[in-house]
Amino acid sequence: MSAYHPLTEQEAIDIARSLSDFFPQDAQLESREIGDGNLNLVFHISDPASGKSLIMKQALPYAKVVGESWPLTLDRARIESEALITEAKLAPGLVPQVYHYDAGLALTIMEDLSDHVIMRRGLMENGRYPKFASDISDFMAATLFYTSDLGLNQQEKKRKVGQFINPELCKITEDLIFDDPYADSPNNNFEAAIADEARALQTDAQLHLEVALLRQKFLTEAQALLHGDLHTGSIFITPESTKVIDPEFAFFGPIGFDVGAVIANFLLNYAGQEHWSEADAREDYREYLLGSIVDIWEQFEQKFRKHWNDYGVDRLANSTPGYQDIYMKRLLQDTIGFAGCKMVRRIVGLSHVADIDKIPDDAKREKAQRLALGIGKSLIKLNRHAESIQELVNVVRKGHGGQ
Ligand SMILES: Nc1ncnc2c1ncn2[C@@H]1O[C@H](COP(=O)(O)OP(=O)(O)O)[C@@H](O)[C@H]1O
Ligand SMILES: CSC[C@H]1O[C@H](OP(=O)(O)O)[C@H](O)[C@@H]1O
Repeated sequence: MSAYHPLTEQEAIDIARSLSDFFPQDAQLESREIGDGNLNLVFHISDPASGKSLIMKQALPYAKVVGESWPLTLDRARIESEALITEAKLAPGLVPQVYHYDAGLALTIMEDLSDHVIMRRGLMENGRYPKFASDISDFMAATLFYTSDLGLNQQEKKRKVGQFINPELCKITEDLIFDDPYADSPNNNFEAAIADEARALQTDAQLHLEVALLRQKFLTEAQALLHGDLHTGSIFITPESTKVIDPEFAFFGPIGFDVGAVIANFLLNYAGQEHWSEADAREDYREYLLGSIVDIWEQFEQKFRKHWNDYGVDRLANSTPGYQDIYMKRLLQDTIGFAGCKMVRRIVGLSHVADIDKIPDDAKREKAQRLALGIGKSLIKLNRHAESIQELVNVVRKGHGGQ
């Protein structure tokens, strides 16, 4: 096992050469560090002559976005590679193939997906992805059902809970999503123009109660193996293909946290559509985003129920009339609540999204931020009362004057 140190581009080439048979012996390899995320190094290694390439992702011992003052476990690289391998078995074709994992270097070597685009970028360019709702619902229904007590032997599940204990990464979520945005925290990051909204978040008692209840679920409900950070920056996409990357936040948590993450990031893009000058184009794309959200939820629910009906392992859960309907309604409610939390954190918390931050016009950016916050807060307040996904759609439409 190699001793840990952050790799240089040249060292990444040397490691790539040592992988038996991947590149031709005499290949003239090129190496580029392309990491644009908050946490890790990512090297793209290619052989222009053969057209072959791979990705090396290496954890740093701190959070890159903040610096060495925020130490972070290297074990997240193990969690990520083991989660990718688990997901590949349950949802074949929907994650990059892992070629090799080096525990000493906290390094995962995997399939290069550069022929795809990061979905956040795709949505910012108003791309449409006809297979996405089907693919992401396949991914979520399979990975979440077959790692839950409904679809996995319960002794085996408890062993897997141990495998995916991920306290430091969970702590980031507990603080950045469920705590900081509702307090006067030094981690927060918002524009002066919306300081009134940020302050209001700190004193909204109804909101605090709902967030505390959602946080409690995140802390205690080991329902299934989550991806844990399923935003549109963790999804590579083309019109024909979907690949989910970056599960370093994986742990056993509440299912709605993953489904809510996807929906929240569609809604953040929805709010970010403010930058479009032509109202017709903007509203047309917003309808596409809302329609996709409904498709994602409905297909997820239908597929999750089918896995359950066909392969459920829990006698009581399988045979008790009414149990499945109550379970699915709670999943919907959790999804809506977590989606709201994930929207709020991206406007006032430490880490933002380009869909909104990159809007160049100050007034339009402020409008988008206020819209996202308004929708986020309404979803959090709706969560325990929701009966159908249509109520989420109604909240969103109402959020910008029912246009
Ligand atoms: N398998 C891959 N194929 C191609 N590019 C990748 C791959 N994995 C990551 N990347 C690139 O590296 C960037 C950061 O990767 P990510 O896993 O999101 O890192 P972080 O955990 O630091 O957020 C992605 O936005 C993408 O551009
Ligand atoms: C200090 S980490 C902030 C933020 O970054 C992670 O996202 P990513 O690794 O995809 O860039 C995660 O969402 C964390 O909450």
